[in-house]
Amino acid sequence: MNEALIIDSLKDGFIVSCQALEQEPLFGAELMASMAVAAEEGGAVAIRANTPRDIAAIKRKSALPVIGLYKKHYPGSEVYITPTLQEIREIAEAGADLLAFDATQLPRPDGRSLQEFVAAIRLAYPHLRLVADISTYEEGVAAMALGVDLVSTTLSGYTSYSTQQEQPDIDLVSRLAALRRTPVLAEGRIWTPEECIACLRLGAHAVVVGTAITRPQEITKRFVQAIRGALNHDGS
Ligand SMILES: CC(=O)N[C@H](C=O)[C@@H](O)[C@H](O)[C@H](O)COP(=O)(O)O
Repeated sequence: MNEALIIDSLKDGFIVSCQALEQEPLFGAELMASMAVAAEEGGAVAIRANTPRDIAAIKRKSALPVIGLYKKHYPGSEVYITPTLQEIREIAEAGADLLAFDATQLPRPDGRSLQEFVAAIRLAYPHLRLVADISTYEEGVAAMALGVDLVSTTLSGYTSYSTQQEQPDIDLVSRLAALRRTPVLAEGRIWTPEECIACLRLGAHAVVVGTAITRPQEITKRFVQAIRGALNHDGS
């Protein structure tokens, strides 16, 4: 797809995050590629995927644009979503169409400021779109000022200083979208079509759902807990 049109193509769309970490039952690039094909058949407009292997496998099987990221933990740093230029390079070479990275205020493992990091990515990959994963309103505003292409609420609830709640942070989506500056992706703990609709009505450009679709162990747990709770068989 023409790179300039990618952002437009996501408008009001449903994006499926197909991720399984090493310790999860569905870990494996081919499984994630099958997930992506299933999402495509269901009408998703894009896939969000972790690791160069998964991204490359998905690109082989699906025509959808891929928001790539690479989770990696460096000693002494809390930043783990595509933390350095090394991971950026690997996901770009794997075929990611959009590059997602931690855009929080947390110190980066390579000591770069967010501004320096974004500038270095732009220089190296001017044709790729940038997705800033943020955890607060202030971080969203700061990322917009740096000229990223999309801001995603991915990390709300996952930094110590952001809003902690079980529900998706729809308020954050709403406040950032109201700025009408940079398109906003609603992401994180979205489980229902109603939540998606609420986010889109509040101005989100698109919504991203992962666990509720691609982590069957978590989906099963929800059913089991709901049933046990209702029948009062939860051991309490
Ligand atoms: C916080 C973090 O590391 N989020 C990750 C970002 O890529 C993924 O583990 C999430 O599955 C993704 O954001 C979609 O969210 P949810 O699975 O809640 O629908």
